[in-house]
Amino acid sequence: MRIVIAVDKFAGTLSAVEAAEAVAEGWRWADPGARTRLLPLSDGGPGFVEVLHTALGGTLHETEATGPLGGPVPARYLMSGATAYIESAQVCGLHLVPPERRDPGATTSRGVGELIAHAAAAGARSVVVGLGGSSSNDGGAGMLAALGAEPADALGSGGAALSALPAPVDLTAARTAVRGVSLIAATDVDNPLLGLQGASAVFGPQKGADADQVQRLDTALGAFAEATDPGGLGEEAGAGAAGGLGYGMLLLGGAVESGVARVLGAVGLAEDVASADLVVTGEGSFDTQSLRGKLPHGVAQAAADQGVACVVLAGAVAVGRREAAAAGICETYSLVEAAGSTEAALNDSAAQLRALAANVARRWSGGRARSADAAR
Ligand SMILES: Nc1ncnc2c1ncn2[C@@H]1O[C@H](COP(=O)(O)OP(=O)(O)OP(=O)(O)O)[C@@H](O)[C@H]1O
Ligand SMILES: O=C(O)[C@H](O)CO
Repeated sequence: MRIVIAVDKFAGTLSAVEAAEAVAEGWRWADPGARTRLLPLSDGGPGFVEVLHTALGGTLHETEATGPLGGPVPARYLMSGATAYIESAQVCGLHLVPPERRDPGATTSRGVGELIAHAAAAGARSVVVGLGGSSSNDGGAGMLAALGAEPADALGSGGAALSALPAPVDLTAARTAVRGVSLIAATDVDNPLLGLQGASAVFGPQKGADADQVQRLDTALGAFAEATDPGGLGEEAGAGAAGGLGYGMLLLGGAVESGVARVLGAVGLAEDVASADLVVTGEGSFDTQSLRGKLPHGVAQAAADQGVACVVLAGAVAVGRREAAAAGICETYSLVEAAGSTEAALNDSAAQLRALAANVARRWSGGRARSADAAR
């Protein structure tokens, strides 16, 4: 049996590489004859640069940029020919902010603008920015400030300040800074900037916002949108990715595309799927957000396109059978359910995932399989 294992990270517990290895080890334990192809992937969020570097080669540029809380953080972007690949989560990612300091009103996307400027100075003619896994909710204002937008201090100090900017927004210098560079936002979700499906309402809570702050942040982004664009760019799919960084890039004349499509194209997933009997995908939390363009959704679509069965192995599953089936997914398997509790699933995740994969292998590969318990 040929299995393609195309997984994202399990945020907080396993990198995509660790998750893919755990699934492969468990699978091969139960079905030693299985041929496994490991594809650790990313949807534009954390891991974007590493995955593309593995797939495309090119040169990694090491640098430093402003992090979400204002201090410096290390960052590396990829140059492949004249195209630079930047991972916004490296400089404004949620993983960079300790839980007790999470405040999406204060975190900034400034570092993303610094990396874009760095890549442009290094000769990039095209800059692809992976969007997802962010701690910020500033509509990309920090990124714009770093590229020269005014009033820089107010734009660069987080989403809350956007409700009362001290001066009109002037984007002239920021647009000049990227003139001649084609900008692409590779987004992990297709949400708009504002409203019920917008950045603040859907992703604010995971960044630390309560219901009141979600309202205030949405109002602040609304004010920012009014001050910057009368044309409705905020309604475009993906404008709400990474706390509205998608919107900021649209303001600079950038285009939005699916981060998953970009990554799957670069690794050539379709070719691997064509010769597979089964595709296994997964991530930490398989939920309704996952169906808005995240990695398992894209992988399942690629499998469905070629009539190959696809299953999801996730830390937690909050998608019903019918929704999963509509997305091309035959079965979903939850680590929490298999382990008996969230705590058990979070502790020693690799061993739990190996055991779950072994169990799934037994179901899918019939009599050739060995006992799953021994895979732990
Ligand atoms: N081993 C695990 N067992 C159970 N749940 C897990 C495990 N690892 C991660 N999770 C859950 O998954 C959540 C993270 O979800 P996921 O990995 O899908 O990333 P995400 O938060 O959606 O980020 P992104 O926007 O970058 O995709 C964690 O907060 C946790 O609740
Ligand atoms: O960063 C975020 O806000 C989410 O991953 C959606 O893009």
